[in-house]
Amino acid sequence: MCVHARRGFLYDWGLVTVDTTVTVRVPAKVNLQLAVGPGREDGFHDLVNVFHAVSLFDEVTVREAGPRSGRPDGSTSPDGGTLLAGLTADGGSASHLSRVPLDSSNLAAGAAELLGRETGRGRPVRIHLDKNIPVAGGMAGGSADAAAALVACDRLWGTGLGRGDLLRLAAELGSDVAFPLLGGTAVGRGRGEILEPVDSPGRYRWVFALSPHGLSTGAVFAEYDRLRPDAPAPELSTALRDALAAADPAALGRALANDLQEAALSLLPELERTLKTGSAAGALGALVSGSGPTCAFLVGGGDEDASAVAGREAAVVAALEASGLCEQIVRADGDVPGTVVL
Ligand SMILES: C[C@](O)(CO)[C@H](O)COP(=O)(O)OP(=O)(O)OC[C@H]1O[C@@H](n2ccc(N)nc2=O)[C@H](O)[C@@H]1O
Ligand SMILES: Nc1ncnc2c1ncn2[C@@H]1O[C@H](COP(=O)(O)OP(=O)(O)OP(=O)(O)O)[C@@H](O)[C@H]1O
Repeated sequence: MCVHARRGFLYDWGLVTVDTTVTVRVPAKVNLQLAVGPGREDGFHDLVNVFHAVSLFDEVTVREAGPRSGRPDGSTSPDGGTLLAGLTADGGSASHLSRVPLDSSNLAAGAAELLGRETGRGRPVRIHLDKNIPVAGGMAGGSADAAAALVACDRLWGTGLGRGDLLRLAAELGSDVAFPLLGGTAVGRGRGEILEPVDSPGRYRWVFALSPHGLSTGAVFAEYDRLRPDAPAPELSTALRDALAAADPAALGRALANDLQEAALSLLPELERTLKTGSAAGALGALVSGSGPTCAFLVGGGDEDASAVAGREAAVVAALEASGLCEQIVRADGDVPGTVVL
């Protein structure tokens, strides 16, 4: 977690110095293993979800927007109104940005509302998103922004919640929201929110192929149910766990697995060509990230020679560029830490 706090005087009646602007940097994720069990009664699926945080970051800035009318201290009642005074976004491509909602349906706004409601100490805020994580790309961009907004508002409002409370609120907001608070590499169970760090001493190099299209997470899970009506209970892959513990990139490449991949390919068949292109160019492993459509290629890591990794990376990037299938190609390292206040 990286949080950036600027200090200043709080409005004209106060002499107390407080943070009036806080920026939090938050990473994207790729799923090294996504094992999906049968559908549950609540509409979710039990998962074994190995999250891996990568160096592709959004930055979320929250600013005090002034006191709420009628409450001199600017605080909000637990059931009271919206705290969102404005939301802006920039960064990334225009087509990605156009899919980011700028109203209270934004997950970052939802996080601010939830924290304000839970603590009774919320104040109106303006939120700015600097987006580099692909939107609706299976890299948990909206969830990352929600996690960052929780941390930023906690700092801005001085609510001082501990990690346990933040993780609990994150899990209420979505299945992927808790992980960016931790970062690193962790296995998520339940619907993905019950987290346990995984022993992973290695550092890996990744290439991501971004699609011009988005995929709805719910639609991909529904397609999974259609294709796999008898899904077994999910289990952690021992091959993956051993590869991570040994920091063995070739073994990790072979162990990458995503049960949602077949469903994502069924909804967006061109992804198969993207995966084959990167694999044929020498990637150690290739898979759809989460619910897609971003495709992830492992190009090296561990104690491999840096020039060998760079050569593989260049070959994969060149092949993907030549294919004309991708909107954008980005390179990143993993794992990296979770949210940081800048
Ligand atoms: C595919 C992953 O990105 C892998 O990390 C996550 O499981 C999805 O996490 P998310 O985007 O935070 O998803 P949520 O906002 O919690 O749920 C969106 C929708 O995805 C489906 N969903 C999500 C998580 C889960 N364990 N089972 C599900 O069936 C449900 O239809 C749900 O209505
Ligand atoms: N802060 C946000 N950033 C991006 N999208 C958001 C945000 N808040 C709400 N959304 C909505 O959520 C949808 C999914 O966006 P998101 O980028 O989180 O998808 P994703 O990366 O596929 O998610 P996941 O990997 O967690 O399934 C978007 O299409 C958009 O309408």
